[in-house]
Amino acid sequence: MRRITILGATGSIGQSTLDLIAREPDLFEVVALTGGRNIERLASDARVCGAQIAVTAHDDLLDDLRAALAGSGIEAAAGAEAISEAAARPADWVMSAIVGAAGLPPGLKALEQGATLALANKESLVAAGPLLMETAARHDARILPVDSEHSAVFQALTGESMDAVRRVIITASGGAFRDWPRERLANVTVEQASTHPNWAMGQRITIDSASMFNKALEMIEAREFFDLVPEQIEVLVHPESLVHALVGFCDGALMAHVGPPDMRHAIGYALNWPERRALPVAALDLAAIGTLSFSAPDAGRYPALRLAREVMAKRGLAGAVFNAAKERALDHFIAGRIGFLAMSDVVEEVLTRLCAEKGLVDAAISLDSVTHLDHLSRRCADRVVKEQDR
Ligand SMILES: NC(=O)C1=CN([C@@H]2O[C@H](COP(=O)(O)OP(=O)(O)OC[C@H]3O[C@@H](n4cnc5c(N)ncnc54)[C@H](OP(=O)(O)O)[C@@H]3O)[C@@H](O)[C@H]2O)C=CC1
Ligand SMILES: CC(=O)[C@@H](O)[C@H](O)COP(=O)(O)O
Ligand SMILES: [Mn+2]
Repeated sequence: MRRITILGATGSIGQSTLDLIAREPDLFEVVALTGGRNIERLASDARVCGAQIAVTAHDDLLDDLRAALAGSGIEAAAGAEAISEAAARPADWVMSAIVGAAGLPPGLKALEQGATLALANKESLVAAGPLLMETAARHDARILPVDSEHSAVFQALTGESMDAVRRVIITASGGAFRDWPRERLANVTVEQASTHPNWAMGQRITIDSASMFNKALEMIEAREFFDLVPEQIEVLVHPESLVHALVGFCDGALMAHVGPPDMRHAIGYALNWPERRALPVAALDLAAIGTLSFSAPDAGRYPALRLAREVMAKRGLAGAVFNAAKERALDHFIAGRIGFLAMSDVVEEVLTRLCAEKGLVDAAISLDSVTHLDHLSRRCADRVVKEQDR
């Protein structure tokens, strides 16, 4: 039996992971499930899969969680510390599917106890890639990509030497507004931005997809996962979301990964790795699909991609600033305080201000320095939004 923990079990990735585990209950033993506000789902899933412990991120919901688990014998706990403690419990495979930088501390704990970390939480890699990689190496642990594009690259690289890799191309659907003229984007609503043309995902990544911040994060994620130089990383707009990524080799070959837009493929690949096993994912009928389309991203339309390149050039803690500023700008957009296009303005301004402060983003990467920069960046983003209001 493999011992499994799912961080962010109540979300889109967490639920798909539970779906796969439920299909082969004899193979897996669930150690811990963590969630946020959705106590009903957390408790009911913990009961169904027989978890040892269920943890909510919110202290004020502990009594509700205890009540929902009454009589089950499943432990209940609450708070960020408790999530990290759950991640530190011995497990063979830990799904990192919390949304946002809150996924970093428990991800590190999972690696420190030697677990394989299946990483959907791209924000932690953007904010602290070298720290995660170095922690994995120190504890002889492994990080497997779950983000669809990075799983695709990982699969295309199987058996290949990195010396032969010339380019990595990640595809972008173009998001909710890909067919809208830019003039209309200033006034889009949160509801409009929260619908993805191809993928069913949590609200935050769906909006990031519409603004291309998701792809910007993924460029940095690719650099960290595969140790690439920024010039090797390309973005290609592909509205069908069927080709997830391509790897270009020195002999001119391009190896593409093609599959339906169903995250159970990438999750299942990480769950079964290094084997391939059957998954409940539809087979593609390419003859019926007929045509696949590709185009270059419009640089003027998507400032997020330019900002990602600037962040990669700066290195150090610039990724932590970028991610935190983006998270806070997104909070402000969702709360109706700024418009859709203002998100990239806020992120750019925060980057400009904090990167200008001598030594700030050049400090050594540790959990403390990343957490410090994360807080500074969020406060700076709040100030920038306030100034724009005046
Ligand atoms: N969805 C997808 O297809 C893909 C997602 N990803 C990445 O995977 C991660 C999860 O995405 P997704 O599943 O869509 O997101 P969801 O919003 O659907 O789920 C997020 C999960 O995190 C929990 N959570 C929210 N805030 C906190 C917090 N502060 N501390 C601890 N837990 C918290 C939520 O709890 P609750 O809901 O109970 O409040 C929920 O369990 C993200 O990093 C995303 O970028 C990557 C590729 C594809
Ligand atoms: C499923 C997945 O990996 C998402 O990150 C997806 O890539 C989002 O689609 P976009 O290409 O629109 O950002
Ligand atoms: Mn992706």
